[in-house]
Amino acid sequence: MGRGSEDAKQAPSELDSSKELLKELGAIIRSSYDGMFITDGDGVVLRLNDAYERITGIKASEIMGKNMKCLVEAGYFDESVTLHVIEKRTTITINQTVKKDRKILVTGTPLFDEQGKLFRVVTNVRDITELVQLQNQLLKTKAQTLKYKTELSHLRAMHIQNHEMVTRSPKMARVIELSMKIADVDSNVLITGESGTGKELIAKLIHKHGKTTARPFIKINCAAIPEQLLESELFGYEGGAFTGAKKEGKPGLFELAHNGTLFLDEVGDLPLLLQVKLLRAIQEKEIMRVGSTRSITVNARIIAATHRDIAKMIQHGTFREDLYYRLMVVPINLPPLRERKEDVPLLIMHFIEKFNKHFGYNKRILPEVIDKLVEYSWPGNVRELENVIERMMVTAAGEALTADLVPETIWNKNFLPKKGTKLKEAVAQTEAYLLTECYKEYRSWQKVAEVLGIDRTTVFRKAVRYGLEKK
Ligand SMILES: Nc1ncnc2c1ncn2[C@@H]1O[C@H](COP(=O)(O)OP(=O)(O)OP(=O)(O)O)[C@@H](O)[C@H]1O
Repeated sequence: MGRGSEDAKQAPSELDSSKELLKELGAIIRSSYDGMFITDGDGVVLRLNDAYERITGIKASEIMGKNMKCLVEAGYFDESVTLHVIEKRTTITINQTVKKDRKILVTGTPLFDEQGKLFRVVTNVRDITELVQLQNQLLKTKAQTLKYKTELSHLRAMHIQNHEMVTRSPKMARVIELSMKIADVDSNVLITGESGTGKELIAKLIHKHGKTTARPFIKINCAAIPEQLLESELFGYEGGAFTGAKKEGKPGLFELAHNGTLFLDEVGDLPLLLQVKLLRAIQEKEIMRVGSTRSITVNARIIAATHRDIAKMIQHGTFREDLYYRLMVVPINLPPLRERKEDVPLLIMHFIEKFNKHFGYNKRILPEVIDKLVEYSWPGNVRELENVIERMMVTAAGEALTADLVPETIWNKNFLPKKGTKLKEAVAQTEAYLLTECYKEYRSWQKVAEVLGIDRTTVFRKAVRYGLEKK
């Protein structure tokens, strides 16, 4: 009896707190900035807030108590997330467009009772029109930035073509663009390509457009210096390190290139012993002068170049694989001139202008001569072309560079000196012809020397004399 009256006393307060809770919930739903929309388990609309009306433009009075299926059929919605949730019994999010152009993000969540029966679907609606607009704007801006970047690097490349490197070849344009891109970082670069293709020019370009441009650009031709001297040239020596050494010692090129660029030309010709030392210098950023036990810190960007097939040299054990990977962080390959014939006329005009200025001439070339020069395969690449143009210009009697000035080796596959040529000149022409033809086949002066049965230094000297190799 006493207990019954206690229950009766408690009942109104539980009811009160439930009422209080309901009021609170109603206030929360009403005040939500996101739209809220609630149906029962069959999709009958029970409740929606002001934000929902604002976002969708649909009034509560139009849809209250109606089933979502009927509302879709009546054209209020083209798709109903509530119906998807009822079907799939899981939370679902979709994007919708309302009021013609308002983008909304709609998320429906199922609520289950204790028996697992679906009894409510709560839908949250967020107006994301501004967000989508911002996202589109961002995408547009990104695309525009990319376009400007591409245009800028193209313009830079064009500027370089006009001022330093002459080319209209797409392959070379890509090489120049890559060189510009990597100019600012200090990664090592390995430039490969046949002799005379412009490897040194590219190395200078990278240096010139990089952060170290005011710093030294030090070049060493690993093939041109005798092996015994190469080590002291590269790493320097202490006073009295060997007979003939300067008393005060001498810094090596590595030291001189500190904070700048060290250009190792013909790196494929570096003896194995020096490859080890070079690897150590690159890895540890330290060198030791010949005859010294003291380490010196050096910080130089290495740009190496070679016309040799280093991968083959690694197979034959004449080039260290670890050094190769240290050098070719950025590999750049220059195509031979015969693979970019479109550059030949441009280069011809460039060199004619250069030598006209240099010699104070006013010479010009006939179009049919340009055609003939384009046909030729240029085994010595741009350097050979430059030498041929110079030779034609200095030997031309008048102002026109005519067909008879084109060297016989270019005209004629079965070359023979012309009748009446002085013997000395005929010998020179024959030598130049043999060297050119042989080099075209083997692409190595060492091999040419073997095939022609003379020593390497003689071949090299003759190649320089005939403009097939640089001095
Ligand atoms: N695209 C170019 N425009 C103008 N001049 C060029 C171009 N390419 C090469 N040259 C000129 O051709 C000559 C040879 O170029 P460079 O010395 O850079 O070639 P290389 O590949 O380093 O040769 P090697 O392998 O024999 O050392 C140079 O006089 C250079 O100025």
